Amino acid sequence: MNIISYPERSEWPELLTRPVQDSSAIEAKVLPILDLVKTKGDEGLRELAKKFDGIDLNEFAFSQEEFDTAEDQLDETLKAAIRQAYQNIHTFHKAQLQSVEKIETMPGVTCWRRSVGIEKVGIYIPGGTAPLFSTVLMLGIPAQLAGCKEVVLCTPSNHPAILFAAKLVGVTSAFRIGGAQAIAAMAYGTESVPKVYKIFGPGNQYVTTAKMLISKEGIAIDMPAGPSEVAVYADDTAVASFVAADLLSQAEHGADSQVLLVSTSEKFLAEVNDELTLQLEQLPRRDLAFQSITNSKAILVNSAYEAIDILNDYAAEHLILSVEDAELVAEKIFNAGSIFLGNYTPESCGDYASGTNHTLPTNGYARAFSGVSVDSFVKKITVQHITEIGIRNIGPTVEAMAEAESLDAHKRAVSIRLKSLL
Ligand SMILES: NC(=O)c1ccc[n+]([C@@H]2O[C@H](COP(=O)([O-])OP(=O)(O)OC[C@H]3O[C@@H](n4cnc5c(N)ncnc54)[C@H](O)[C@@H]3O)[C@@H](O)[C@H]2O)c1
Ligand SMILES: N[C@H](CO)Cc1c[nH]c[nH+]1
Ligand SMILES: [Zn+2]
Repeated sequence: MNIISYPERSEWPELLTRPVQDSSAIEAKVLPILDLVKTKGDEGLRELAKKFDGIDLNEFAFSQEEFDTAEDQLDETLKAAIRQAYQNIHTFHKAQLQSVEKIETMPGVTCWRRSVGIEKVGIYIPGGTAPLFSTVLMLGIPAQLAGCKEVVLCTPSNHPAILFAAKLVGVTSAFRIGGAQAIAAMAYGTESVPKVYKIFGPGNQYVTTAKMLISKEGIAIDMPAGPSEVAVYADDTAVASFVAADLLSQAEHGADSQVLLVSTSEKFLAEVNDELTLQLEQLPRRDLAFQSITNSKAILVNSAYEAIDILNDYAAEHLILSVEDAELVAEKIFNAGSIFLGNYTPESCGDYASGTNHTLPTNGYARAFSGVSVDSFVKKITVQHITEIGIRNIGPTVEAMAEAESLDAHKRAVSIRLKSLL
């Protein structure tokens, strides 16, 4: 990693940018894909599966037989691990369900809010470079808890663990479709794939761009979740080999992933660099991880204040605080997708099984977006009931405001009722 010593504040913006992607070039590739699926439906999907995934498909839906055999194809240890992860993620997300409370804002005027699961949702499960079956749990469990009636899954991978997890979370249909074409299929609907109202899930640049484009056509999306990233803030209490392992855990997602290390200790940064070289050698995905580590930076800072400032500026998807009093430091962080405290909280645990969601805002979007939660799968519908006493109480307020806005019909809707009560 390139170690940068005590950068001036004016240098931060350039230092903290993610690898820049030419978004117009990617859009130019994605737009024809969206168009092909929109105009040719399943036939378009077949062409694209051949072109980008090298497969000839007649049917896109995974069959009942594929679901049934998936369970037999997995070993017991992995099935037990997936079930354990399911339990933890379910427990954490269940606590997010909100109870309905009626609020009387003034006598006779009662307002409340109902949470209603979005009827039809689509979940994209990445599978180009790795079959991310953990993402099935991360999206399927909150959808299940929210009470979504139709959960459509698309993935380019036919890994049995994806189907096993899909069955656990109760998806209603699952298709072997990847990339931008999967997003288009769920957005527009095809002969095989149902159209949904909101699309969730991370993916590569084509998937993310497709989500951004279809969101302009009235289909909701969770957030732009692009290449995974992690920032680590470490002091002398951190363990260099642990920190190197954490950095590599996100670097191995893809060459476009970026990791960031911030420390007040020059010695520690050098130790991590040595560890990175050692550990990289042992990774099967060392080429991807190497490229992403080469794009990444280690920043030597003067103080904890400077470190916290930099981290808030960067707004990492994942932030590991391997420092003394990590919980206190965490309170000073206001831009991050998910925070991991201390030496024994590797980010991998959040990726798979501790309970929190791993679908998180990347590329600085953590400044304004949250990660996926049960809330992402529900709409909040407000309800109100005003009694005769209530309309007497609130009526004059509304009449005065409507008159001042010159909206006479609004005023009359109240006045007509008040008169009826005279
Ligand atoms: N932010 C998060 O929460 C989060 C979580 C998990 C994974 N991720 C990220 O998801 C990404 C997964 O990417 P992936 O590539 O492994 O899988 P993917 O499933 O996102 O994409 C694979 C698909 O891309 C399409 N494709 C490939 N080359 C193409 C081309 N030249 N033109 C058009 N389409 C093409 C193919 O149809 C293929 O099926 C990684 O970048 C990873 O970091 C992010
Ligand atoms: N780190 C990814 C989210 O940014 C999620 C993931 C899935 N599997 C492993 N990791
Ligand atoms: Zn990961």
